[in-house]
Amino acid sequence: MPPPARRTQGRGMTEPVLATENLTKDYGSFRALRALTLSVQPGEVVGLLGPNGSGKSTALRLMLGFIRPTAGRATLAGFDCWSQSVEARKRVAYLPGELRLYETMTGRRLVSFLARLRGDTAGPEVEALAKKLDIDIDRPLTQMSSGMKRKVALLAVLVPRVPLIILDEPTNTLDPTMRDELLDQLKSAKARGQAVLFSSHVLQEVEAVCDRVAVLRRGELVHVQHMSELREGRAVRARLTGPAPARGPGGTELGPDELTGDGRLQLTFRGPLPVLLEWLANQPLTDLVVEPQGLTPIYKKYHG
Ligand SMILES: Nc1ncnc2c1ncn2[C@@H]1O[C@H](COP(=O)(O)OP(=O)(O)OP(=O)(O)O)[C@@H](O)[C@H]1O
Repeated sequence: MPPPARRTQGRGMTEPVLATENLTKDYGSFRALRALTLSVQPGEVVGLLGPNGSGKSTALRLMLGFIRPTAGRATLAGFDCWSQSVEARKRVAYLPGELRLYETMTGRRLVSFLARLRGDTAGPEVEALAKKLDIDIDRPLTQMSSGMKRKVALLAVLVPRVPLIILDEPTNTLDPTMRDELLDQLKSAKARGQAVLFSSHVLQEVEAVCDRVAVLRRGELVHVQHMSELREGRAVRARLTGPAPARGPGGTELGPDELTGDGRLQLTFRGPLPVLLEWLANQPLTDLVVEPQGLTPIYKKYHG
């Protein structure tokens, strides 16, 4: 088993599990990824967001050493993902977007085969996890539905205690119960100190589980968001029947973006809830939604 992430001498700071520096990939004359600089710390869950073709899979494939960077580099636990790919790959478990499994094996054999490739053995946790994911791992993969195969692949990724788990759109094709189970498993991995990097199109699941989110647009990193900052905020949407309020909650100015002419109000509030509630109680409301501030406005800013 690879050693846990080393501590940087003297400073008490932990070295990143994964670090990319100006990571760039061209396919012919097309630049699919442009100078990506991003790091992931042990125990951190990072989401990679972006529409189809924004470069998410390219970034992940570079980190796994499957393709060679045109410029820049990625390191995993200090090992270069391309030139030291054997060492780097021992420290990562990967769920690809499109599965290519060894169809003649049973789920159990596949999991132990993948563990052996890593110089590891699959322990008793396989049984417990198979039960949670509701799969019969003694069935040959050929006899499984595509959702079941996906779950076997997830099992293979969640069993090894590697420093980093990379998943390319992991909840794709999972039913809602299994999606929640997977998100719980990612939280458990984080609690064990494993880092997780996953790509997704589903903002809610990224909000639910990530510490940080990186937004890609046409191969470029355009925004990095710490989710803790968002969790402090509340999005307020309301409809008013009477005159518009002169000021917002806590006496703040209300701008034209917050108060539209047709009596609709939308604002983000950061502060004690009683202040918001007292202010709302004094408004001529006909409709009201208060919810945690999510990623949607941020995502829409770049991909509206
Ligand atoms: N092998 C390849 N040869 C040429 N172009 C490629 C290759 N792989 C990817 N691309 C292009 O690079 C860009 C980024 O693709 P990538 O698969 O990284 O996007 P993505 O964000 O993962 O998309 P999706 O959400 O659809 O999976 C796209 O324009 C794609 O067409």
